Amino acid sequence: MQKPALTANAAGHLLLGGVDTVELAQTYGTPLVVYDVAAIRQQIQAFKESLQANGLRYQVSYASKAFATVAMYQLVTQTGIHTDVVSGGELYTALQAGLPAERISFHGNNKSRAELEQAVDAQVGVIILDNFYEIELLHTVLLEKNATCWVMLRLTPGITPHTHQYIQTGQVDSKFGFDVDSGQADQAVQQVLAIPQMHLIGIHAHIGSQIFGVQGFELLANKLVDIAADWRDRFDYVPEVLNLGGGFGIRYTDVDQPLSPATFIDHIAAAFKKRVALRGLALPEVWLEPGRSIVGPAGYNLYTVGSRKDIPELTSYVAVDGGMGDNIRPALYQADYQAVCANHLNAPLVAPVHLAGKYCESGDILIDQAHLPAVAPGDLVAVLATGAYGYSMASNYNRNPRPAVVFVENGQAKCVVARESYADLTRLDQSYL
Ligand SMILES: Cc1ncc(COP(=O)(O)O)c(C=O)c1O
Ligand SMILES: N[C@@H](CCCC[NH3+])C(=O)O
Repeated sequence: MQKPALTANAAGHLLLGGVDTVELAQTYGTPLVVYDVAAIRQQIQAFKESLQANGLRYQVSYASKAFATVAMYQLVTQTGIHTDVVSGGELYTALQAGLPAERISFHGNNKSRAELEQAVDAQVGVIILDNFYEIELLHTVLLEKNATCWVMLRLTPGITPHTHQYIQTGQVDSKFGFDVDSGQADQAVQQVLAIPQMHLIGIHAHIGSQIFGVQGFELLANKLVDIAADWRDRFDYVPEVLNLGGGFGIRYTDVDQPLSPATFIDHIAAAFKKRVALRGLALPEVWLEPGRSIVGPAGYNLYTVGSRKDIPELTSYVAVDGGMGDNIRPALYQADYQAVCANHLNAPLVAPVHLAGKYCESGDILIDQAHLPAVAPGDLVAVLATGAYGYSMASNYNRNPRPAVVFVENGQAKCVVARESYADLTRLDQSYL
């Protein structure tokens, strides 16, 4: 296992955004979620620049399910990109943060009537229609409100990327979107084109998450262009926007060799240009929806080491003060992570240990083989690349409060989500007596 390239100060403490992580732990407590804001800005910039360099008209829409808080939506607002939301709660948070509604796309395979009303009232940029029930429901809402809106159709393109089964979404057997091969997508486009209250801006597909190859995206680009050409010929309709979703893989451990946004985008752009020329179409506007690749690498979970259990000649468990409540991914997807000792960053590594959480589950193991120095109670461990689907999937299991979240940048730290208190845990409970 290689040591990741991280920076330490003279005391050997891990620095994030120029801030000493030991001081962060002292000030805000642990477990603590820390985001290096410059790293988020850099990734957003990399997506924008590569799309621009390829001469594409484009939109980058941050898939906010990866990490959705007021501060993150404010950062998105600053950078000028769009965002996706997948629930009334994410939409509410984005609007609270001041994100202009026209920069919001509303996704979801079972949006409720109330959520659709909320989206129409807020005048979100686009609602991505996922199924026939939703077409009907949105139509009813628009008629009642005497309103119109922009929509896209989410298609299931029949492309299966190499990733964990739970995070594949583009295969035919999926709960998301209108199936292309069986003709559902054709039926959907005809229905929507016949509804004057809906303006169909384009088509969308998302093949899955944590993808390392370009091939799935090239296939998808070809497929969407083919559908566009087919619909032009059969329905006299040409989508202005082709939205390829997100799914760009990141590095959790040495095993992962992610491609840069530039490499993904160069291949996607080349595929688009070749195919539109072949099918006699104008180059469409291209939208991408990266989530994990924007926030994942920028996030770090800090924990304090507590108990240790050594089983002679077998193995050792080192337990920290968080676990599956702040990072469910190892238990849910068998996801691997890498950790460092944040208060002795450069100390020599010893035999790997199981880095265990504090939750009442045998499966609450954050890292199966954690390569750390000899750690003792009170030491600080940083798990790397926790920024996507960590805090956003956090729970109060075992009635543990969710951690605080801190943004660090240019040597400054700012708490952007307060640590939950015990009082927060019982705030919604009602007495039965
Ligand atoms: C429609 C859609 N767009 C974008 C994303 C973001 O994916 P990722 O975080 O892998 O970039 C997802 C989640 O997989 C999704 O379902
Ligand atoms: N939650 C998943 C990704 C979900 C993608 C949602 N479409 C993960 O942690 O990898």
